[in-house]
Amino acid sequence: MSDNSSPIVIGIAGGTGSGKTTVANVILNRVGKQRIAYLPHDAYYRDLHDLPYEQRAAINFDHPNSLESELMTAHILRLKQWEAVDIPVYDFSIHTRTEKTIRVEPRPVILVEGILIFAEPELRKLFDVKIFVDTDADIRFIRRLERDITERGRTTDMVVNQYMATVRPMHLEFVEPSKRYAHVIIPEGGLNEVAMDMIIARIEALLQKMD
Ligand SMILES: Nc1ncnc2c1ncn2[C@@H]1O[C@H](COP(=O)(O)OP(=O)(O)O)[C@@H](O)[C@H]1O
Ligand SMILES: Nc1ccn([C@@H]2O[C@H](COP(=O)(O)O)[C@@H](O)[C@H]2O)c(=O)n1
Repeated sequence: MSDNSSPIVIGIAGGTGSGKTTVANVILNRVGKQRIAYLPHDAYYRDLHDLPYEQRAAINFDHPNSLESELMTAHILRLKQWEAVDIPVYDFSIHTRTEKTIRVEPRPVILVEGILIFAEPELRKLFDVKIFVDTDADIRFIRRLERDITERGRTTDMVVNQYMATVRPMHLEFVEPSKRYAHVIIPEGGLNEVAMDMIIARIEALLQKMD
């Protein structure tokens, strides 16, 4: 838990395509980007540039071990000490990190997003507010199919095969059970105005306690 002088840490989890980024964007816009340090867990997929493309493509990216969560944990702890961090930049089309990093400055709110952030005990214990975006699997799959083809350089076959081989089983094993750790479960994600109003009010109240 944060004390009155350290930033508030908010986690947004939920399955692939559930609407996590949409919820994060509502918070960023309504609370104000200038008050938020934003960390997507996706940025912390392990650097696999030493492996050939075919081997990288075969990795189970829905297992907790595919992410360098220990680096994210270290970054959150530094942001809580009001220190800036340089986060990796990941390229989904080639399944590895780029050589670039992005500087994230410390802010009163640290906003963390990812499918597995509540499945990792070391990460989970850092959150003051835990939000789980709950969306039916069929809707999530359709969204993912569209997104992976338009934004992540995938074919329909690649998306379907990956979904059946790893995305779905890992969702059932790790993501769905992590819902039990959430303070709030939001159906409809960022378009659920009632839930978003309540979350924003909570964040504003926590920020006022810091002033
Ligand atoms: N409540 C919603 N209703 C309809 N479409 C939505 C909703 N929430 C998100 N989307 C759309 O679904 C897609 C995936 O949403 P996104 O927030 O990127 O999910 P995630 O970050 O969980 O993978 C995006 O195209 C987004 O615009
Ligand atoms: N090289 C990679 C790395 C990750 N993925 C998939 O990303 C999904 C998580 O991101 P969301 O934005 O959908 O939450 C996860 O389900 C991984 O399968 C990938 O396809 N390739």
